[in-house]
Amino acid sequence: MADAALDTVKEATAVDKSQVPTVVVDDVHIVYKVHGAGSGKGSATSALSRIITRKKSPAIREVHAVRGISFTAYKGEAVGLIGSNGSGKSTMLAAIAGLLPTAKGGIYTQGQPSLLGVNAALMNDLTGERNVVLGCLAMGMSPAQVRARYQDIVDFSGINEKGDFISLPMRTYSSGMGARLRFSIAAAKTHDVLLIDEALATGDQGFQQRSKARINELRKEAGTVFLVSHDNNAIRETCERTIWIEHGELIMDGHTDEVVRRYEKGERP
Ligand SMILES: Nc1ncnc2c1ncn2[C@@H]1O[C@H](COP(=O)(O)OP(=O)(O)OP(=O)(O)O)[C@@H](O)[C@H]1O
Repeated sequence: MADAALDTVKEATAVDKSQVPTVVVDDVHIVYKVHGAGSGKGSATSALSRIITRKKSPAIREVHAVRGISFTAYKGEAVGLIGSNGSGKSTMLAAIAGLLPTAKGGIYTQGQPSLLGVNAALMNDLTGERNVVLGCLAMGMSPAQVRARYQDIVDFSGINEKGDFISLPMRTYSSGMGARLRFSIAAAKTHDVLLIDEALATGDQGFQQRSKARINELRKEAGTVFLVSHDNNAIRETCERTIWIEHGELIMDGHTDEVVRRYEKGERP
């Protein structure tokens, strides 16, 4: 082979050593099993006959939410996930967080990814204050670190802007206030991989600005951030790379401007 051609091949196959992979998603399939969704008869004899014949219960329906998605994310990247309702974005995030098993394929991550979404586990009956402390301890902070960060977290959340709400149980918070507190707790720590599900959509203008700035800081601290959102401007401002998913399949993975432009026009590659 001529030297020039050899060089071209080397260039094309060279691995950029400055890029450290943090999340590798390899041909992942995720299937939800929905119990009680079929039209099978629920009588004892039909159940017994199913056990004996080892037939699958007709009452279980399967939803194939993610169908063979593959991509690699690197340190320092902020990756947007876009797609229409029910396309599989939240499912993909939950799987990266290790909360859902894959039916096929594998997900490999560096460190423990943290999912920061509407379902993040805070205790509704406890006060905001207790939730801040417990949330921080659960993320591995020491009591001294929690004490040091506590006021910053409360100030960042803006929960106390309109009165002393932090000492009230979380069940008295509006959904936006709850989401802000969750984001503030999770964002207090540097994460290897931070997964954000629509967090920026809630909260007012001021909070959205603060959270965008914090996401950028987290990226600089060398973590990887994934953001699921229907707010294309938030994706544009926060992520340089975007993955477009439809019907559980990857439609496009590339530079945010190009992917969002095509998504908005419904122009599949
Ligand atoms: N717990 C569940 N049990 C069964 N099916 C589910 C469950 N959660 C999601 N699904 C299904 O999986 C598919 C993908 O849902 P998912 O929530 O991941 O979509 P999404 O892209 O995040 O949607 P949205 O933009 O509306 O939040 C949908 O068909 C949905 O009905």
